[in-house]
Amino acid sequence: MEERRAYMGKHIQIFDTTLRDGEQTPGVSLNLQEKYEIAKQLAKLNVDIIEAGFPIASRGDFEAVKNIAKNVSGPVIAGLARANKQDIEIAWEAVKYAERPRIHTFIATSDIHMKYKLKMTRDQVIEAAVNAVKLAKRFTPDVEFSAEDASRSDPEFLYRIFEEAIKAGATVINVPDTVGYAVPWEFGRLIHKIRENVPSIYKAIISVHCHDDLGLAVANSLAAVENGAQQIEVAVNGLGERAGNAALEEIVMALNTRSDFFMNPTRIETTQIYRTSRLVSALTGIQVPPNKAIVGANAFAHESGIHQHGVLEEKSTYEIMKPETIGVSTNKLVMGKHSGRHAFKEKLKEMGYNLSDEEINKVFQKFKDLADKKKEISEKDIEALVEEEVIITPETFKLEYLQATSGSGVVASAVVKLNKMGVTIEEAACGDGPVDATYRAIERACGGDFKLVDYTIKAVTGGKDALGEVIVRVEKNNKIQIGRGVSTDIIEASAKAYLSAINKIIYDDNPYKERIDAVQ
Ligand SMILES: CC(=O)SCCNC(=O)CCNC(=O)[C@H](O)C(C)(C)COP(=O)(O)OP(=O)(O)OC[C@H]1O[C@@H](n2cnc3c(N)ncnc32)[C@H](O)[C@@H]1OP(=O)(O)O
Ligand SMILES: CC(C)C(=O)C(=O)O
Repeated sequence: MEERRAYMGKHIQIFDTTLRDGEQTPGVSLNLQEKYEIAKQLAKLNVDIIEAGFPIASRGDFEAVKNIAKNVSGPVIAGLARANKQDIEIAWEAVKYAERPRIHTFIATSDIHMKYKLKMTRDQVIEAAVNAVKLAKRFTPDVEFSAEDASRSDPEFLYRIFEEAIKAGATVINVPDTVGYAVPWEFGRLIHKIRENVPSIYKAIISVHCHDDLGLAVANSLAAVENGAQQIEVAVNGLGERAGNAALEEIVMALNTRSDFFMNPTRIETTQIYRTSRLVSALTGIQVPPNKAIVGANAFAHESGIHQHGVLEEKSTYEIMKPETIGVSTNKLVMGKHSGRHAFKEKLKEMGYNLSDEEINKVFQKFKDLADKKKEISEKDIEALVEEEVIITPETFKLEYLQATSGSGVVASAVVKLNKMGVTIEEAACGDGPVDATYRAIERACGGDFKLVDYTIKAVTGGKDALGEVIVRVEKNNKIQIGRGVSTDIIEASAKAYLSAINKIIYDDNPYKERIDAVQ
């Protein structure tokens, strides 16, 4: 209790690493535009820090971080760098455009990592850390130092390196549980001991970065908060290397819901949580499991009679959070074929979307098309339409026409017409089912060597007339892109998803893409 009182009133900083560690999720690769869309949404969510990427990793990552630093205001924009000159200089070149740039430099401190990976002695690691922090400090006052694999490091060595890093100018000291090995009591104690044994710790903020290998990332982060950590590194939907990072939504809602226990609030605009989760899922292609805490489809669903009875009498019997708090609206304003532009605009506003008139018009048109096919349009349908319209991928090929036929004892066939910058290309193919036939016809029309590596389909809502959402992964020359398509017709949704991935591949291969991005 004494511990907690000491930190009362200070807000917990949310450091979002969806665009860096989150992108390390196997199978995830985001392009410049997608990273920008996510960063803008993270700014609406009001995270304190966006770790926008690892600029040395690739030209694409460098450009994406630079673009976010230039165009996203509000949060601190951080770039990751190993403890060496080139990484730090390049990270600075990318983040320097931000209102408040941060360089985040790291080096491993566990004996295992130092001996086998870095092949450096303890003294050499301290020297590299100090030099890195000093160099970063020449560029920006905001420097974070991470001791990779801290939870498996010798604590005495950890105290020493943290003290040296703070003396060199680090303003944030990050304690990663890199391999998700710690358990909450142990991790909380480690944070407590760091506060006790690092004499200059009062000059820096203690941060934690927990991985979920044992399913303890959130519990460990909260144990750290209990012991004085003031910054938590998280990723939306718990994305990240291997089993992922502490999930932003779980950390924020644990601190928010149990504010009687955790006295430090966050500055997160919780009503943007659900939308952020949807956007990240749509762009990364990583679906949120239905039973996922906070943002899963079942998170606020009550299936059994006793629970339903309780909730009908008094919601708090079985609900510890209100769905509206995370931006899931329970408003029953029915939208359908006869709804007009005003009501639609109002609905979008009520759902928390802040779209331009041009975007509203585009989504309204799609809404009307859908209303012709579907009696009642739910908020989930509207979400799917907004995501499709607002997430822009430069389109080389547009679907103009599709006809697919199939049946038992019949060879499936498909005819597609694609529009390539004003020119119509028509192709037909047979296949093993209508989706396969459609994909073969599309491949012929696009003329590329594309390989479908993954295909998933789900219904956005229930019912026969539900929108189907298809997510595909398509590979060309060892590069994978994710495509997404929605339609009441699942063959059309499949075609749209395939084409969106192909368009991204073509865009990614385009030597002039930086100019295209600059114009957009
Ligand atoms: C715990 C984390 O999540 S850390 C972030 C991990 N993320 C990534 O690795 C994604 C991006 N990575 C990449 O694109 C590449 O690994 C790069 C560009 C960073 C480096 O690529 P390469 O130069 O080909 O090196 P490679 O990845 O094979 O090996 C890493 C090198 O960095 C060194 N290294 C690793 N961490 C650090 C560090 N924190 N500080 C200094 N050097 C380091 C390794 O010892 C190794 O050095 P060596 O080449 O002299 O043997
Ligand atoms: C770079 C550091 C913070 C990291 O990602 C880890 O240790 O997991």
